Amino acid sequence: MADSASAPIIRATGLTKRYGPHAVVQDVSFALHPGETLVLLGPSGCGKTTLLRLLNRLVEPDAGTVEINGQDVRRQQPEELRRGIGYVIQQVGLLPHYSVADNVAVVPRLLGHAPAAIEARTAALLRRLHLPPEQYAARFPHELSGGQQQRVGLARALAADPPIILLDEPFGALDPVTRTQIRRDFRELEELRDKTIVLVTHDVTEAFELADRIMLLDAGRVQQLGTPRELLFQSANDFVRRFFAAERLPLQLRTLTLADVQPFLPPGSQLRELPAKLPVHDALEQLTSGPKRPPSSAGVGALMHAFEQALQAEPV
Ligand SMILES: Nc1ncnc2c1ncn2[C@@H]1O[C@H](COP(=O)(O)OP(=O)(O)OP(=O)(O)O)[C@@H](O)[C@H]1O
Repeated sequence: MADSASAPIIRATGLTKRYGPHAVVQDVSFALHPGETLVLLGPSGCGKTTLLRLLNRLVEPDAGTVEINGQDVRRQQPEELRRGIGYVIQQVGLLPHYSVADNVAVVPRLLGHAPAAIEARTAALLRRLHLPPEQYAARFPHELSGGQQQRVGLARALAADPPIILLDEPFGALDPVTRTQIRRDFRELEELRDKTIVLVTHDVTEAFELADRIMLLDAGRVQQLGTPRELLFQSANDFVRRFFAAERLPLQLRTLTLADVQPFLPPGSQLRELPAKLPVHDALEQLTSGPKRPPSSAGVGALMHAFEQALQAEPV
């Protein structure tokens, strides 16, 4: 979670990038506080990847600045800068002739960490990512599934414990079931808890599940920057409204929580016993299939009724 009282860890000001006559990123500014997760969302070609790569100098801007911890990134050597910023891409980019353990250890070795510490950290990370090191550490990337390779990519980005992680469609190549699972693991990963994360996706559900704030882009311009709730219920313009129109109901179910619907629940409802910050979507899942399933299914009707009323109370 973000600590908004602290100084921004990343500040972008007036970032612009042109390729030929086209400005693919246009005058983008934002500030991220330590621990915040920003999701860059938008249609294909809107400039998400370019914006992400401007942050670690894989792309240089035509105008504007990026500051990390108050320091202009142009004052740092790109290689040095990148060692302090984890980077995960959809194509994973594992080194094919390195074992899983050696892939994970690349940056800590460059940084001169002690071999025993590297070994312990690698094993711990693989274990956390459901890749028991006894079984996977010595394998080569081609001996892994796509989802396993993406987990190794994530372990590699976390290995040197950088405070900032940039992720470009990290779950892009996966089937929907694996994608949902890996996303759940990702949310629960302790190693990511204090990180400042910028994640690119074109998947609206993914954005709503993972973001503290979402930046919705179109043709290189910021259409809206805000919390998932603000984008959904206080859309800045028609583009934003249209972008979420097709998935409005599932997004509302993910955005409103039991705390929002509580005033509209019947007195004594068992739903009051569930955590108040649980999204309505997750509460419904628990009512219909979860391990903590209450004895009565009448809860579904009461929950949907309360959800409907809570929606009407939201500003649109
Ligand atoms: N090196 C480059 N040279 C010329 N044009 C480029 C270059 N890199 C990106 N572009 C163009 O810039 C625009 C934005 O590309 P970018 O990859 O940032 O978009 P994106 O939102 O990440 O797209 P996607 O979701 O399809 O990956 C596109 O029109 C792309 O063709």
